[in-house]
Amino acid sequence: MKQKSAYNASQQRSHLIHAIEGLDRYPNYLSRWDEPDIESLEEALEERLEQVKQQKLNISNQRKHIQSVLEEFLQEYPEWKDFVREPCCWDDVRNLLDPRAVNAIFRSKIFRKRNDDQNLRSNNDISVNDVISGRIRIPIELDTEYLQEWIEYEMDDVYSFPLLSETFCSKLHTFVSSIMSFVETTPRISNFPVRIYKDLDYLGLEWLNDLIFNLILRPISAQLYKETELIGGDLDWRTGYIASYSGDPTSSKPRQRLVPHTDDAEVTLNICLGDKFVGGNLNFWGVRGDATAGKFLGEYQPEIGRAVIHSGRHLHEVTEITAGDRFAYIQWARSWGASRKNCPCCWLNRRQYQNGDSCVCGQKWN
Ligand SMILES: O=C(O)CCC(=O)C(=O)O
Ligand SMILES: [Fe+2]
Repeated sequence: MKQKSAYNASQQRSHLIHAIEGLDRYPNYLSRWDEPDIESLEEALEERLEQVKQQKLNISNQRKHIQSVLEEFLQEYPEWKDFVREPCCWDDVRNLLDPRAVNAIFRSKIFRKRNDDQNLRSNNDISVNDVISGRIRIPIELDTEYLQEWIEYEMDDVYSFPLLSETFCSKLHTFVSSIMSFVETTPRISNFPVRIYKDLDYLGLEWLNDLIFNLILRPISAQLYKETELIGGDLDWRTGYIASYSGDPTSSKPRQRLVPHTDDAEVTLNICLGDKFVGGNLNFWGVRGDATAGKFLGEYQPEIGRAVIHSGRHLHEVTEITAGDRFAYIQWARSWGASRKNCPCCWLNRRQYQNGDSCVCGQKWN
């Protein structure tokens, strides 16, 4: 009798990925499989599907809840209504930026026509909403010479630049903290943990995520990370949230430090929003898959309003906050269009350049 194989798609992730790749490569792939192995695959896929459905449902409930809390919050504190309103003109955008950012962005060719002739709107003019909505399909291009004046090299693939005004930073973290306090002091609505109130898309600030993504992160990444992270492509997905820490952690500021990790992103933007804190520096430990991996490269001390940008593969940590509260605006961005030719593991670890044969999708397996 044929010996039973050790195939176990539920327990071994590599077995599951192996089969998914096989189904894509061969017609009638399962024709040579034994029935128990097919069943193991079927079960593992069903488990995964159940996981997706559960998370989809939970997330949708959470998002609806946050939306209704936000509405209540704005009713109770109408003074925040203006803050969450999408800016309708470039002057509103200038007001939330650091003047050095204004200088680099609005002197760039793409905006110059309007700057030169403030009173004349031509078809070439780009509105704030064009940028926020991503209607301008071609990415905004910022002139290299101005970016060079604006952006400072920190280490390896890490750069920093002044981006948001101090006033705006302070308003942003106060806004998010106020919603969290509102939830904490209103037992009727506090049926989800307060830490879920951090994704700006659901706190009325989707426009801010989009503005920063389309106006800042995409154009800058196109220059800094085109070959290394984007493989010649463009960023096409982002998430933006507030990370909050405290020397004296609470449920709304639960962390005192953040252990070394890489991000689920090709490129990460991190803007320090304050408040006053001691410690909380960013340490960088090299880029996974590159020669620098695991090496301590340096420490970066956050400054209010200043953005730091790095590849998601760059191992980083937030050192212990010993006093005060620390808030950061984080945006993770991906380039699904460009990076997905290889399996995620090869892509992340660059194995295709060194040892392509060892991959389940590689030549040896074929
Ligand atoms: O708070 C920070 O400065 C970094 C946060 C971070 O690395 C993350 O959320 O992935
Ligand atoms: Fe991170």
